[in-house]
Amino acid sequence: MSIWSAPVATSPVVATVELPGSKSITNRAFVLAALADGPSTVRGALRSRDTNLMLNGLSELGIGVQVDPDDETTVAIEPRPMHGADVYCGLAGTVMRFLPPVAAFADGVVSFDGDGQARTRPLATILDGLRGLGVEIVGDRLPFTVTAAGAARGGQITIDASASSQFVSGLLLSAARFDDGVTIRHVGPPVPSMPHIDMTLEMLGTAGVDVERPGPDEWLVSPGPIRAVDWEIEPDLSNAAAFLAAAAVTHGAVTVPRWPATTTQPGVQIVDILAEMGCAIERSDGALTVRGPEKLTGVSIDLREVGELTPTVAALCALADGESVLSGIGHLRGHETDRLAALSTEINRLGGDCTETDDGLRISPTTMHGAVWQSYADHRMATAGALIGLVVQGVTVDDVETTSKTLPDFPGMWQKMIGHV
Ligand SMILES: O=C(O)C1=C[C@@H](OP(=O)(O)O)[C@@H](O)[C@H](O)C1
Ligand SMILES: C=C(OP(=O)(O)O)C(=O)O
Repeated sequence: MSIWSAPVATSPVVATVELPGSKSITNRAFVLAALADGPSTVRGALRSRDTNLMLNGLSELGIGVQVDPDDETTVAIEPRPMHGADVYCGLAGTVMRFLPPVAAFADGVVSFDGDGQARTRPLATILDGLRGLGVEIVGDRLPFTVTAAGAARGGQITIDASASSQFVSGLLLSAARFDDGVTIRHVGPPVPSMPHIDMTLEMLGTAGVDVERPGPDEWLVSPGPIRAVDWEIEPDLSNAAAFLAAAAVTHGAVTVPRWPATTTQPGVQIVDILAEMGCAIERSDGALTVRGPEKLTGVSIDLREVGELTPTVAALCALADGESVLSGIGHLRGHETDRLAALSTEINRLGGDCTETDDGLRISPTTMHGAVWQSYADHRMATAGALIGLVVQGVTVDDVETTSKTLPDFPGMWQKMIGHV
């Protein structure tokens, strides 16, 4: 682990930044390809820790995984009978929640484990859900085992998915393979990150799996094949957020090429948030450009649908004029780290004024100063520290390497963006 001196922008950041593929779309495509009725190719895949862990997990289970030797973002996946395996989840929510239902179709014992911090992330909801579908599971969080014999019964379950939308997405991705299909009913406080469930539904539709919605919190999948698809992955818009925010805080202009015309990625909401904070937005030739104002304004927003953006948005708010209130994000206490505690501790360490509320953060403007910004093994905490460090002298980011969870070379991309290469 190293200490990284966040580069300071000595002039407005003006740059074009190419983003690698979406983590969420890539890992869904890998899972659907592994369960499909024939071989698939995934192009433009994100190759980072979370997506490599997914490929390793599938390969350990027996799935054929072939990376194009000339282009590591092109991955061929061939479904094969699955067997017992050790699956390492790292700190990836998508791996620890999308692969246990896949393991229900292996023949043998599948053992799951992950990083120390991963052992505290919520999992019992999906493991109990799988038990209700006839799958044998020992454990309620990492480490745990799934014991299966190549097939699983399925049926109807009621779960409380208020801690993570990934419980619903994980069950839905494999649902069509269960003998009786799967019906999921959510009962409890609202499910966060609903657009991520819409992403799952859209990708299932592309793979020929229809999901009925008898009610807003109910999903019904009949048994049937998952079709092989050649997937093209969009750039990751949640990762784009930190780079676009660099324009916002430096009165600069950052362009992201290949910005999708329509998307299921909730990260797209960064565009409206930046506009509300005073940025100008332009689209041309398939690219999106954000121009920062003289001074950002504070905002009051409910981020329940797009909690992923919170670290970036909180860093923007710490640098804005006026108070900001971020709400609807109590579930971030179970993300890579307790993000509400981590953000308030680190913003305050730099002289900011951030307090935790029941379901979010309240941030008031102050003059901030340099200090060591801790990352807590959280990729988005590290990029938030870099963002503040662009305009506050003397910020160093501890463990910037943790950004490799979803970006293969964040420090290099960041330096290049501000012209320090
Ligand atoms: O399904 C997905 O790809 C994701 C869903 C969301 O999880 P939560 O619903 O747990 O917030 C999001 O925060 C995460 O980064 C990715
Ligand atoms: C919450 C996140 O990740 P995960 O997929 O590990 O839940 C995230 O990337 O912000």
